[in-house]
Amino acid sequence: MNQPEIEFEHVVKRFGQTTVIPDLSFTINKGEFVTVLGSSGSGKTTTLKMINGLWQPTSGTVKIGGKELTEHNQVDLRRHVGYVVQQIALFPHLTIKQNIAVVPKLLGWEQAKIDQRVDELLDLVKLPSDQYADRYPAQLSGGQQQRVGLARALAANPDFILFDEPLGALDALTRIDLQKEIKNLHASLADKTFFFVTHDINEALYLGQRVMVMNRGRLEQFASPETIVQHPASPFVEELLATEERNQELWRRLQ
Ligand SMILES: Nc1ncnc2c1ncn2[C@@H]1O[C@H](COP(=O)(O)OP(=O)(O)OP(=O)(O)O)[C@@H](O)[C@H]1O
Repeated sequence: MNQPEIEFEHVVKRFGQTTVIPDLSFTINKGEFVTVLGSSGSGKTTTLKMINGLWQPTSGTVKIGGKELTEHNQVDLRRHVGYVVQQIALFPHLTIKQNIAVVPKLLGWEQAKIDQRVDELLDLVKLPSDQYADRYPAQLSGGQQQRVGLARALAANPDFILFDEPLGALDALTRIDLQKEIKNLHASLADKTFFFVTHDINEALYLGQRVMVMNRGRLEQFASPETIVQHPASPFVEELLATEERNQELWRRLQ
């Protein structure tokens, strides 16, 4: 049965005189993998930051797990939400193991439980503990640092994970590699909700069980990748898909 995990009800967000989100409503169910696609400035990051309480809506309601965001303890909520961003800010003076252990430590876990969890997570993101646990972030490649970021986001076993362009700075091959792993990870972690913001149309269509297309703070379409490709709901979505068709045309011409 569908169980709502993240709900927006007529959410409006203004910065000063500028309305960034005019009226946004949607529901994401527990365990869903939702990708968010849209042009620059369309309000993707603003939406994401209202989910973890970094920003409050100007009006309207955000509910997490059926409870209004304002009723949650904000510090507690943030510790129970995983957050993976493009410029992953690992603590440079802490080892990989210590970086992953930050939130469990804040939550007061016993050391033995933390050690076990770190090993398990390094295994999950394919960075063998014996080789990587005691290194410092500067001794890792960008792709490896993103893997650590992913492990850190999963550390305290959060109900949902927010991704803000996590693969944007990586080369194409590393990016495809990590896309596959994130998809597998979601499939293997029962009931974890992923909310993944990206500029990349292929990434959005490959990863998302449903894709949210945003334009100027509005939802143009929120549907499965198949529906979006077969039945684009607006000229904006058509135009977005056409950019990809132009790429394919270029390839055909070059072959
Ligand atoms: N703190 C702020 N104060 C004023 N305006 C802001 C603030 N944060 C974001 N905005 C504006 O809100 C709009 C939406 O920004 P947002 O970062 O959500 O877009 P985005 O879709 O994530 O864009 P991008 O893909 O480029 O990251 C932009 O026009 C931006 O300039």
